[in-house]
Amino acid sequence: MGGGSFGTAVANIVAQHDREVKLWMRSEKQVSEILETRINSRYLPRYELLPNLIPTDDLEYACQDADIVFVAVPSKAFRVVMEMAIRFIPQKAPLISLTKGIEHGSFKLMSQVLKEIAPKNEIAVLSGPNLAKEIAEGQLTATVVATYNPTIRKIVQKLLSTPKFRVYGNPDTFGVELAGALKNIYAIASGMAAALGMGENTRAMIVTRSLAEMSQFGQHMGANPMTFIGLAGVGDLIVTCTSPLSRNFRVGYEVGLGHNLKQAIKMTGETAEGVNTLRMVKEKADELGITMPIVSGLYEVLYEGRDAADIGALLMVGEPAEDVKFQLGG
Ligand SMILES: NC(=O)C1=CN([C@@H]2O[C@H](COP(=O)(O)OP(=O)(O)OC[C@H]3O[C@@H](n4cnc5c(N)ncnc54)[C@H](O)[C@@H]3O)[C@@H](O)[C@H]2O)C=CC1
Ligand SMILES: O=C(CO)COP(=O)(O)O
Repeated sequence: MGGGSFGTAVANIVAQHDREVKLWMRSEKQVSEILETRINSRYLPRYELLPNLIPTDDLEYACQDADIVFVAVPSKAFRVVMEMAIRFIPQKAPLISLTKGIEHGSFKLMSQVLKEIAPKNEIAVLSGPNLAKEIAEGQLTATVVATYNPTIRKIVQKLLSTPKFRVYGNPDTFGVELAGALKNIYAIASGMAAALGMGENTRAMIVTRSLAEMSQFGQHMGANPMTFIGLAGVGDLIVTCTSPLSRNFRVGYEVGLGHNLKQAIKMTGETAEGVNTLRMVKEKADELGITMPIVSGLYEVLYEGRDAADIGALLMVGEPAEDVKFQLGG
């Protein structure tokens, strides 16, 4: 479900196992283009899609015989699309969310949205350092499938594993999914730091303090802090905080160059989940009294007109603090 870059990349990985894969997308034009050229030119212009990958804009046709459903619709449209789709999806089909965002208003992660919409289906998430454009280039890539259910973990591992794509398992669904959503915020901050010409010391400080901040928030919310040192945490943080292929990084970069947020989003032209996630996490942290200096500083820059150049300096103030504060088993 979802014909953007990640939905297309994952559909083509499954297709490598000689399964019939249907890729649902809303644009009829894009469906015709793929049928004709085997290319999704808007999102992955050099990635040839296998013949057993069938694009369609017909929800019923896409869902009715599904053995498993992967959902890569951006978080802002996720619930609406899945509410329409669910009547066609068999109850036996596990639903796997690939979406790294938080629902506005409810602070629900996408697997929690799925649980409400489809209480009888098994649900899992997939998250990790997975830039779709690098997957399309054939770069070696690893990801994490997370669900408490080991059978579903194995099914997804088998279905997605290829010589170029390795799938690890984790029972901490909430931690893996929350890490994937949170890292987008810090990718924006890192993009900004890059545009401002900040040195490697500064950028390493931002990434490392980001990891501390997101893992402490995660632990507070009920995630296993160890999850944050895995691929879905530190792995995804590294890739999105350093690669210009990350849309969140690029939004931050454009803001760092002096564009306002609206212009930066327009220039990026694709989904950058971190922009909305930042607002929701800031609200939640304030509500719960959790100190998150990078979230607060970035919020001031993106939404309150503070100068982007202050983003590094904001980390240099405050009481002397401890470096590592993981509280295992606590
Ligand atoms: N692109 C990447 O490298 C990765 C993306 N993700 C996550 O996957 C999710 C989807 O992202 P991308 O595929 O990158 O997005 P994208 O920006 O490449 O494309 C978005 C897709 O969603 C569709 N869409 C938007 N609103 C819709 C609606 N109301 N109904 C139906 N379709 C709608 C668009 O038509 C487009 O096909 C995001 O949550 C993102 O964080 C996760 C890992 C990697
Ligand atoms: O999540 C991603 C890579 O793991 C993609 O990041 P962006 O959404 O910032 O492009």
